Amino acid sequence: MQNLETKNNLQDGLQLPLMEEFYTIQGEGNYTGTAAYFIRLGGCDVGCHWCDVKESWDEKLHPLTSVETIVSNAKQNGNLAVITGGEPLMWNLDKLTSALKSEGIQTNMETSGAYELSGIWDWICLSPKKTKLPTQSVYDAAHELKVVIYNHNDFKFAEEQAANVNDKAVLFLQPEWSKSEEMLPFIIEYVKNNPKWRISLQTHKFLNIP
Ligand SMILES: C[S@@+](CC[C@H](N)C(=O)[O-])C[C@H]1O[C@@H](n2cnc3c(N)ncnc32)[C@H](O)[C@@H]1O
Ligand SMILES: Nc1nc2[nH]cc(C(=O)O)c2c(=O)[nH]1
Ligand code: SF4
Ligand SMILES: [Mg+2]
Repeated sequence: MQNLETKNNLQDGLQLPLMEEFYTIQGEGNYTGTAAYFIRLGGCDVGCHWCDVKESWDEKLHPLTSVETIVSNAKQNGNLAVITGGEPLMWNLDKLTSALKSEGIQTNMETSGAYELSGIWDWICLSPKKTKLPTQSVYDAAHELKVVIYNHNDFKFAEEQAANVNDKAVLFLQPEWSKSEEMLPFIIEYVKNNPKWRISLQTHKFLNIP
């Protein structure tokens, strides 16, 4: 069982379950091609059957790490951090993001939006999931909506989500990796017929980088 101090530190966002950190190129969405330091937090209960980081789901497997340590690592690697997971909004991200920003590091996040928003963000990429829909706080704050297309029903889901998000958000359709070959022709036609959408590919997987 967690002791009281650990529980309080988590609640206050002074420590976070850290799965991995790596300096790479943002592969997806609006910032594709941009150097970014990825901070992947453990823990997710959204349960996407096609999730490409299932090892992140069990928060207990990932050591609680102080914000101080995470930020001092980030400082040595460029000027843009992407907080991802797992589902990062399971945690209080106020301390992490304010510490990153006070070091002059841009704060971007990848989230399903399934939990209330915390943190101070330069860019929020919302990738909503049917199994646990986003909270209003994240629909309102999202800069980017990135819907994963696994099958034909997902186009309808994408339109429903676009109607919920604020109207400044940039809209992306991203093929689920294992279905890319099958679904891309339909995604291409869809975007040609509905040009408010753009295509996002997981380019890091083609580049063979993390
Ligand atoms: C692993 S998730 C972590 C952040 C957060 N839990 C979320 O889902 O947005 C990062 C991004 O990868 C996408 N993703 C995960 N598995 C994928 C797959 N098999 N194919 C395409 N995109 C995938 C998610 O939709 C999300 O946009
Ligand atoms: N290069 C690279 N770009 C990414 N964009 C979103 C990712 C994620 O897993 O959140 C990701 C990732 O894991 N690697
Ligand atoms: S919400 Fe994100 S981390 Fe969680 S299962 Fe879905 S894709 Fe994976
Ligand atoms: Mg990934």
